Amino acid sequence: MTTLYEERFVPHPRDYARYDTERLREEFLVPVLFDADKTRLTYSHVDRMIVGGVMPVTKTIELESIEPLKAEFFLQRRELGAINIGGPGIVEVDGTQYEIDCKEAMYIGRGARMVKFSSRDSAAPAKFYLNSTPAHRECPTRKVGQEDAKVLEMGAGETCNQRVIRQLLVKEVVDTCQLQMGMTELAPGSVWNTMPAHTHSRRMEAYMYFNLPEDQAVCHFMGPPQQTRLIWMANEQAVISPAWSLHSGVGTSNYTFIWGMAGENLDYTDMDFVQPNELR
Ligand SMILES: O=C[C@H](O)[C@@H](O)CC(=O)C(=O)O
Ligand SMILES: [Zn+2]
Repeated sequence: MTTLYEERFVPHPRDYARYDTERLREEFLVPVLFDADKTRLTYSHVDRMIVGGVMPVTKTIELESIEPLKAEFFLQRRELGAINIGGPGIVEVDGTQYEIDCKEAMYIGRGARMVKFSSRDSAAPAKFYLNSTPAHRECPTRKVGQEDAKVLEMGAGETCNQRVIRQLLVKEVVDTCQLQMGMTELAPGSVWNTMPAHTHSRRMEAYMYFNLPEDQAVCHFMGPPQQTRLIWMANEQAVISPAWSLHSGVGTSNYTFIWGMAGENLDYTDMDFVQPNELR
C-alpha cells in the first residue's frame, strides 16, 4: 500500500474543554505528513477536509481513492490543492504534466481521474502538501505559481509578527468550489502568526508549519477565544482547526506555514477578530 489514511471525527467545544494533552493531540494534530514513496491522508469530518502529504522519492505516486470516500477515483466528488514544500516536482493530471517547484501550487478540479506525483531528483524529493474538500462542480485544473499569488504584508517587528501572506488558491486567483489555500512566511525575528487572532465560524481551517529548524517548535493555540489550549508542534506537522476554534501560533524561531480553509464562503476577509488582551 502506498496510501495510509486515518479518519477523525468532529469534537464538540464543550467536550474539548475537558481533553488532556494526549487527547488534544489525538483529535487535532496531524503528526506525520511526509513518508518516502507514500501518500499519507487524514480524513477529518470537520467540513470533510482531507489533509495529507505525498513524498515521491524513487517512484511516481498515484493519488488513490480511500475506502471512506466510496468513490471510483479520489476526485470523483472532490477538489484538491497541492503545494510543494520540497525539491522540484511534477504533477500529472490526466496526461498533462505541470512542473511544480518549491512553494508553487496546483489546483486540481473535480473529475480528474488520474493524478500522479513525482520528483525531479530523488536526492531532493518534492513534498506535496495536500488539502482536499468536497466539490459541487468542476473547476479548471491549473498551476498557481508564486507570481500569481495575491500578496499581503502584515504585522510589524515591534509586535514580533511581521509576515508576508501569499494567497495562492483564493477566488481572486483561481476558481474553486470551497477550498482556499495560501502560505504565510514570518520575517526573521518575528514569531507570532495570526495575531490578533480570529475565528470564522463560516469556515474551518488547517495549518501546516514548515521551514522550522528541527530543534525548534511552534506553540499552536486553539479553542474558543475565552477558553484556549495549546499544542506544541514540530516541523512539517499540521493541525485541524474546527469552525469554533481560533488558530494562532508562536515559534521559538521564525517559520513558514500553509493554511487551507473550507466551508460556507470564499471570503478570506470574513473574520471575527479577537484582540490579545481579550484572550483567556
Ligand atoms: O483565515 C486566514 C488564516 O487564518 C491565515 O491566512 C492567517 C495568516 O496566515 C496570518 O495571519 O498569518
Ligand atoms: Zn483563519
